[in-house]
Amino acid sequence: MSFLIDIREELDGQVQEQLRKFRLECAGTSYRGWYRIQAAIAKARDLTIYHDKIENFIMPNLFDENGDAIAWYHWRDPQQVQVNMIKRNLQISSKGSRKRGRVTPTRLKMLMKEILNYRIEQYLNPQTDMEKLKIMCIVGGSGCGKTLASLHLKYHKEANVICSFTTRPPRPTEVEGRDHHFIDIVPDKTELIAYAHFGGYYYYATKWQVFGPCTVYVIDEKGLENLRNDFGEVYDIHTVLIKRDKALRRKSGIDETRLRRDERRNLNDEDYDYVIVNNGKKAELFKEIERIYEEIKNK
Ligand SMILES: Nc1ncnc2c1ncn2[C@@H]1O[C@H](COP(=O)(O)OP(=O)(O)OP(=O)(O)O)[C@@H](O)[C@H]1O
Repeated sequence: MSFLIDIREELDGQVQEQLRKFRLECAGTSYRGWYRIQAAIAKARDLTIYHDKIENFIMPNLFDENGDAIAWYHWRDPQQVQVNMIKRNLQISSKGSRKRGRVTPTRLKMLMKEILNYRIEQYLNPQTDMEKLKIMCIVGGSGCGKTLASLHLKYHKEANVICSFTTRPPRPTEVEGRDHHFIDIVPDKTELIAYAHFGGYYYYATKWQVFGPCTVYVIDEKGLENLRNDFGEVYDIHTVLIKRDKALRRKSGIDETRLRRDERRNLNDEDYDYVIVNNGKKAELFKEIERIYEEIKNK
C-alpha cells in the first residue's frame, strides 16, 4: 500500500531548483551520480519498508516531468503506520515550549515538508561515499531449484527478490508477482538493469527493483555477463551457482529438451563465488542459501 501526496507547492522554490540541477547533472555525467541518488532512494525505501521512523516515511522519490519532487511514502499497514507516524510527529514537534496537541492535516503537511527539505539536503550533500548496493545473482540449469531458493529467501528472510517483467502473456500455472510481472510496456533502456528478447517477447528488470541490504536476482549466465559488463562498477555483484543431478531434475518433471539444452550451457564452478549442489532435501538447499545470503548481506 502506498500513498502519494503532492507537495510541489509546499516545497521551497530554491530547493526544487537545486534538486532539478542536481538531477540534470547526474543524468549528464555517469552512473555514479545517478547511482548516488538511487542508492539514497533505495536506502530510504528500505528503511521505509522495514522501520517506522517518521523521517523514513517521506522522501523525494517521485519526480514529475519538470524534475520537481513529489513526495512519496510507503507503508505496510496504513492504519498502524498512521498511528505510529502521528505518535512520532508528536514526539518530534513537541520540543521545548511547544504544546502537545492534536496533529492536524496542516501540521502534518508542514512537518512532512520540513522532513522532506532535510532529506533533500542530505541527498544534495552526501556526507560519505555510499556503499554499493549488493546483488546476489542465482544462476543454474533448468529445474535446479533457483526459484525455490529465491522464494525461500523472500518469505523467510524478507529478501528483496527481483521479479522480472515480461510482455509475454502468463502461462496457466503462472502467477503475477511470483513468476513475473506481466505487463505490456517496455520502459526506456536507461531504466533497466537487464533486458532480453526471446520468442517475440521482452523480459526485463528495472533499476528501481534493486534496493535493500541485498537484492536477490535469478538470472541466466548471459544476463549475468551483461549485468557485470554494464553495472559491475555500480553494484556489488555476488554470484551463486545451483547444480542438481540430471536424474533428479528429470524426476521432478523437467523435459528432455531443456535438459539437453542445459548440456550446451557453459556453467563452470570456478566462475561463481558460491556453488550449491542441490541433490539432497529441500531443507538443505534452504539452509545453504540462507547462509550464503547472510554472508553476502553482512560483508
Ligand atoms: N532439493 C530439492 N528437493 C526436492 N525437490 C526439489 C529440490 N530442489 C528443487 N526441487 C523441485 O524441482 C522443481 C524445479 O525447481 P525450481 O522451479 O526452483 O527450479 P528453477 O531452477 O527455478 O527452474 P527454471 O529454470 O525452470 O526456472 C520444483 O518442482 C522444485 O520443487
